[in-house]
Amino acid sequence: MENYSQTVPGSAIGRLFLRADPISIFLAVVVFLTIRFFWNRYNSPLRSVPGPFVASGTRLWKFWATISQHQETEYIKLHEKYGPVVRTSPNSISVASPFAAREILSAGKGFHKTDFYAVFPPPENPDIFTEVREHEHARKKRVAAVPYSMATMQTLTPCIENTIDLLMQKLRGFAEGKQEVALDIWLHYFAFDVLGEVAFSRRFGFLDTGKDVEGCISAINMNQQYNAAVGQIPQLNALLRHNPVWKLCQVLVKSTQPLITRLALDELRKRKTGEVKTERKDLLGQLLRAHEATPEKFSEGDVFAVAHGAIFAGSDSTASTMQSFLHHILREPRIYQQIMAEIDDAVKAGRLSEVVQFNEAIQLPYFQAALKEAMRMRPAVGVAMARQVPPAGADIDGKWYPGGTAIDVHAWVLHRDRGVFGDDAAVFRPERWLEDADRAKVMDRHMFQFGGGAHICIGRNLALLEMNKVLPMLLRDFSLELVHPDRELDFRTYFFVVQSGLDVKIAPRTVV
Ligand code: HEM
Repeated sequence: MENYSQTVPGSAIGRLFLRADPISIFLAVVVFLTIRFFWNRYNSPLRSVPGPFVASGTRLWKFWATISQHQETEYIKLHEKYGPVVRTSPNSISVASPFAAREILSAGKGFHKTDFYAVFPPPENPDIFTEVREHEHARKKRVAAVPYSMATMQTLTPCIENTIDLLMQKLRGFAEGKQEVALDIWLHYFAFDVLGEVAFSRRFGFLDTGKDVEGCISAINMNQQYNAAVGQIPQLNALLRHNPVWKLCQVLVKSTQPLITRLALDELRKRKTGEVKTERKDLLGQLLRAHEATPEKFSEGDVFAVAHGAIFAGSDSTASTMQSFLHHILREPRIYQQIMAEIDDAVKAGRLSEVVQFNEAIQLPYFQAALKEAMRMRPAVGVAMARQVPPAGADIDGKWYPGGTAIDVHAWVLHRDRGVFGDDAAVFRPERWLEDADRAKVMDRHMFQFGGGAHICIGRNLALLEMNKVLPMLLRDFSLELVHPDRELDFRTYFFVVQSGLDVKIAPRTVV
């Protein structure tokens, strides 16, 4: 945790305050902040670590990089300019080495989450992602691991398939009318509705209405941006979200709870009152059963927090990954044609069912390579994962750092490491995964799109299941062409990388 308690001797400043006129107060503040800045910069074991000047004395550089909505690009530029280890704030460094990152994220090494995560709501009832007390996190994750396992997720395929069916119907409508489609938006709606089905057996209605119902997705994005930016200076949260005036405004302005929370509470109530049977095999049902089996280990509050938190952690992330994949393959005809040839061959050989199964999709090596490459180039989490050095200190990338030093590991930086991914690491090239099996294993071990160690993404099975069903079906059943092949996707990092501009011409397609 960063140490903000360092103060400077202030008798001179005190005397200025005693004069109490506005100019003296202003001067006193300037003097205080300047001394504090240089104190932070030099009175630190990190003083010899290179980095932006502003970052050495305040957390403002990190805050600015995050509110710029392009923290990922700022971190990449930072490492290009200053090298593999960079000071990003008075008490934090960013490391570019995937080997070091693997060590830092590994379970049992004692690098715990920083107070960055404590800003993410709800503070009174943290879910698996927002829980910063490691023992509490481990308790919750142990129980939730079964409902989130691949075996359980496989039993939820009907929920995913219902939603795929609806997406396909909508797209068929556009394809028959030969319309252009903002595919980024439909994938976003799809990812949210899948989570509604998987978590609560209820769709939120994004696909049905073709709308961001109640502005729910936009509100989540704004919230995520707040969390990611204020998380860089968590003390600000007390002045902002936890400020009583802010809270009062929230109560006065918003008469209703957000759609997702409302729906989650409603489902929980129905299951408790017996209006809906808890035997339902959705995530909420599984978590409720876990609670009933061991209420002392997993409270009802945990059930709600974990099921509700899944929507926030799992929707934008999966949508972003699917958008990146499609954009990358559609803008390179060579890659698109190769994927299509692989899918068509599989269809002709009877290796792809009408509703594509996970086990079938993972037998498409080029498709798999392209999906992995999309997650390498554009990991869906666009901000650094933040951990702190254990109290005894640790050696990182050949240098010793004292306990409490905060470490940023940024997947966008790590995935561009040339030593691991090759000299063309900055290029989207699926072939890199197919050229040399040993090399591919090393690359795989150093991918961080799902984080790592004790905090590895618990929803990755669901995300992979969902993507491996819907993407091959989309490609098989529709011919897709970018409306603006030369345009980059417009992307912004709130916490997840939120993308727009995946406009496609869509037409029906049959494999003969
Ligand atoms: C392609 C889709 C996804 C990506 C790229 C992704 C990425 C990540 C990453 C990078 C982390 C670690 C964050 C950190 O340590 O700061 C994480 C954690 C987490 N993810 Fe995902 N995620 C995805 C889908 C999902 C889904 C579908 C769910 C739930 C249904 C989910 C739930 C979670 C939870 C609860 C955590 C916290 C885990 C912990 O701290 O133990 N994610 N995810």
